[in-house]
Amino acid sequence: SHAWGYAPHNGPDTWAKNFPLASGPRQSPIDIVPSQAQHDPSLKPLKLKYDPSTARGILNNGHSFQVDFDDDADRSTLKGGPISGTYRLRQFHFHWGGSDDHGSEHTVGGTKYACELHLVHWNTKYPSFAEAASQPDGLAVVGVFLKIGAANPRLQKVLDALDAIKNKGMQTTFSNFDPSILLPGSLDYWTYEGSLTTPPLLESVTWIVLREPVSVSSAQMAKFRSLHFDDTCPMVDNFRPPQALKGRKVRASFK
Ligand SMILES: CCN[C@H]1CN(CCOCC)S(=O)(=O)c2sc(S(N)(=O)=O)cc21
Ligand SMILES: [Zn+2]
Repeated sequence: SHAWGYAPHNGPDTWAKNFPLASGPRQSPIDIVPSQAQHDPSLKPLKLKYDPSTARGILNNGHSFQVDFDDDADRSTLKGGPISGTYRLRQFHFHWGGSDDHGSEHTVGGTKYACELHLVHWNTKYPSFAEAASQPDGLAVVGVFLKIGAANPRLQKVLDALDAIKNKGMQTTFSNFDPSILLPGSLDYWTYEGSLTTPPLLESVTWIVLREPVSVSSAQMAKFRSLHFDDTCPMVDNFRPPQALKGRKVRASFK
């Protein structure tokens, strides 16, 4: 079967054909409606502890680009928040639009951001990432919105690496990077039970979406759009639109 993508012939509206989970009960992303989110005082603060020396490489996977981390030990971890136990950082990646007025996967009261960062972690109660990815509490993804404004110097090292991974399958080394520098000042978050936002759309993700966006400039967004899905097609609009809530509750860590 032809590979999935984001074009009219293989994009989000066609995914259910090969990935029936697309119509499942806990799909992501969603539109987060702040007034509908209930403050849960039992939610703990997020504890993110990242060792910059675990950064390994940066890869154009034909859908986005990702920075991969060494997850053979508990050196870059996520704890606290809505999760119990220890989750290890596996990779981070982004989703973005063809213009500055859209591109994020989650939306907030219908508001779209230009870009969204996903930091992917897996539950160490399972023997491997692949095993965790198939479990309802296997993954925890921290989502950060990027809002058009001043240039964000903390993105620069990532953006400067993109020239070396223009096309699908290209990768290069990427070392000594602490992704917590990409986070906003506040770690206030919304959380809900969802899924991967790309095939295989596994319903194994505890989503932790930060309320405060970080900035990105139009010029920096143009850098993201300089990548290619394959040898010709510009990598833009690599986002899945919001999916039905189907009765799920979104909780807020803040009042
Ligand atoms: C392009 C493929 N994207 C996938 C790849 N992985 C899943 C691989 O599962 C097979 C065992 S992943 O766990 O790294 C992951 S996280 C997200 S998202 N956008 O929901 O944060 C998508 C994906
Ligand atoms: Zn993602």
